[in-house]
Amino acid sequence: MSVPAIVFCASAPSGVCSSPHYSCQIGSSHGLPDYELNSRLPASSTVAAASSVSGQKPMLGGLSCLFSLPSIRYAPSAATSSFTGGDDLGSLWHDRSDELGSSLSYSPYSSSIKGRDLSPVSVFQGPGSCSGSIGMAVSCSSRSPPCLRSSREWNGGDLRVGRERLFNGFVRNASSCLDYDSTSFPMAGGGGGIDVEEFAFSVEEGLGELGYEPYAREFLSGAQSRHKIFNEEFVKKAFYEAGKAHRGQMRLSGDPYLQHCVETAVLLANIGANATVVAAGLLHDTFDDSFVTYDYISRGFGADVADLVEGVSKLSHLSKLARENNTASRTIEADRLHTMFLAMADARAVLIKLADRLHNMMTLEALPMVKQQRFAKETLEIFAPLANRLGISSWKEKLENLCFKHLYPDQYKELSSKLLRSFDEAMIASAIEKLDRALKDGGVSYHVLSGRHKSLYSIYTKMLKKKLTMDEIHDIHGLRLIVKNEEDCYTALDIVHQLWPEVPGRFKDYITHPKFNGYQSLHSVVLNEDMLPLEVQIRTRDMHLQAEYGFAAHWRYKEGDSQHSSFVLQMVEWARWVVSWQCETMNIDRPSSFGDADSIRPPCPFPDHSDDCPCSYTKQCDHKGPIFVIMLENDKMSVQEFPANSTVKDLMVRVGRATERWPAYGFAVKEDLRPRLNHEPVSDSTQKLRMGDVVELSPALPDKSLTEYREEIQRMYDRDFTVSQGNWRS
Ligand SMILES: Nc1nc2c(ncn2[C@@H]2O[C@H](COP(=O)(O)OP(=O)(O)OP(=O)(O)O)[C@@H](O)[C@H]2O)c(=O)[nH]1
Ligand SMILES: Nc1ncnc2c1ncn2[C@@H]1O[C@H](COP(=O)(O)OP(=O)(O)OP(=O)(O)O)[C@@H](O)[C@H]1O
Repeated sequence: MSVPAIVFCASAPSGVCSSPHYSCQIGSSHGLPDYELNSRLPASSTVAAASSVSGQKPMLGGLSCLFSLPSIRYAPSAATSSFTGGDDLGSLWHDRSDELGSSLSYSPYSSSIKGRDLSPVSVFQGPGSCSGSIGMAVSCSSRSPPCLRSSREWNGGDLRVGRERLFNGFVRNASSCLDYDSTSFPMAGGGGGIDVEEFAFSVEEGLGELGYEPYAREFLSGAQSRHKIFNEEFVKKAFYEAGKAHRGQMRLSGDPYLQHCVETAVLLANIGANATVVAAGLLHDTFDDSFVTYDYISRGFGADVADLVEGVSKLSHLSKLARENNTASRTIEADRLHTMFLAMADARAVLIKLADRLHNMMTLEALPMVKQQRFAKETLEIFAPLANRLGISSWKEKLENLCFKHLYPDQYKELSSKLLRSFDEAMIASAIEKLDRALKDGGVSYHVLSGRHKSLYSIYTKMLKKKLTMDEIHDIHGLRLIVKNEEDCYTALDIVHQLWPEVPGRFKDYITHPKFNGYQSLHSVVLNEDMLPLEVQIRTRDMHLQAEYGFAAHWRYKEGDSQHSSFVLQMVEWARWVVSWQCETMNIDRPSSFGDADSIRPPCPFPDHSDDCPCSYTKQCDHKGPIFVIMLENDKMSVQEFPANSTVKDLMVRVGRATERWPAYGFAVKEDLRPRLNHEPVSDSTQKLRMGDVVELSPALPDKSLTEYREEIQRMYDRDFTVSQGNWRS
């Protein structure tokens, strides 16, 4: 059966999400979520160690069978039975992800999955040059982010061919009637655009194909009731494709896998992501968990969606590597990983990965305790900081609170029971209303008046850091007012102090005396009617932009002492800018806010950053480094930093492998003996390294063993020589 044609709404607005969405409700902000429990396990693939070691040139044949060096191999095929097990069963190379459930268990009707390509996916395919792939309108221009690349430039051809081959071998003729022949989608017209005329997709028909999956219709209508974007044809089509790709796959909890895809997409929709991102969210696991190919998605949904799905896949693989190696527990490497994740993928792919992780964290309970902890640790070290860097504070808080719950359950329980009594959402709402009225009466107009209560984890870390009790934290409830000019800041402050009494000693005038990083704002702590402290921050729009996107950006303030290179700053600011323009409601996910949130966005509308924009950090595409590279040596992973334009040889020199043996055999030796770059044996030592590359090294032999091996080989050689001489003589 071929895939039905699709109609894409010509007018389907990208990124439409009209109603402001206050998604950060009591449960999430409190850190007292009421989450459903489920989980999944990802596919497995195997890592086989192959071995050999180099010695003297003539001996290589003998050596390769004597010693063993790790070199990753892929199981040529994997039947359904190999999909069971924990995430650790997933191959080091393949477990895409979040993998909260590394076992995809298949229901009896999962006839569609007969086998599976266990090839490494895109993260191991070498990147190409910097060519922006953010959004449709952005290419490698002066406005492009420092290190974005089109995934089409990654030499991923082999993988795709491999997948297609496998697919052809198994699925096309399989009884499931699934057909992922890429020709069954009409080619997207005009260089990746979509030829609207050619597609005619009926969701009824699509659901008909999923008909025997009774939950599909329910999931779709559930998503539609939560966000209108799920009524768009493009998104419905993605839903249908995701359903088809994951047909029969279940999570550990027993829930259909499709549910995870839908929940991931709903999270994205709720922060105002557009149809492209939501569709990619629905499809985010299809490359890794089914026979769906890049080309297939590209033809059906455009290269933009396919690139995003591929980007998520890359991030998943790196995350898996980092998790297994506990890499991010080392501060420097964690910092490099944050930078690398943002630099190697479109910021929207990071967004999807974050949504994927957030839903997996919400459903962590189905995993064994030890895995819960491992995921929570990695999430706290990598993903929450990424959400922070991207400025998605509601996700950051949810992720942190969930990690807190799993990593420090006792402290979590204690603090959350105390906070249950003190969190007061209604108090914030009524304070906002009261101040709004008073400002109007006082003739002060403003851009935005918002409120938040501090998250559980943020309170916990502040107590630890500043050695305070909970009662000594004064900003558990806070208001922020953004006014038109500096004078209004002081007028508004007077109004605040007329409404509520000041807590002595808590007023700070960072306008007259800015912080060393340029941060400006007025801060005051007041006591409300119930004598609860309320922190009020008052600033102008420019001060706010500086505090969100500029040198004094909140993410930097939160990261504390980290010294960021200008490259990191540029990259993060670019990513935040992309996300803030792509996600319409992201900045409105406060329990309550008044005013016009659009007015406090970065001033230039995406993607046209003006050169003189004070928030523009990204001026050029071909940044001068640094580059972060994953190095795998003796099964250990590290994240190495190199200057721009470094080569494989530079890496070998750094790790002490560029001995005289190296130039001797160059790279003309057996493939198994060469270092591998993105899984391919390196044949040219001057090959440039790029952000996110993965370099595998065969282990160096300890000197002593090397001497022994050489002696052994020499003996073998002498013996052979004697025998052959003898034979010859005889
Ligand atoms: N974006 C940004 N926000 C800041 C910065 N410094 C302070 N803030 C905000 O201002 C709040 C209070 O900062 P301060 O008044 O300096 O307070 P403090 O001395 O750190 O101690 P507390 O009042 O106990 O929080 C913080 O919780 C932040 O929300 C900064 O450099 N950048
Ligand atoms: N008084 C406030 N009113 C509104 N939003 C605030 C207020 N204070 C902080 N925020 C925002 O709330 C979010 C969460 O901040 P969080 O409470 O974790 O840290 P913080 O209060 O800014 O810093 P710290 O914990 O060091 O005091 C951030 O986006 C921050 O900008």
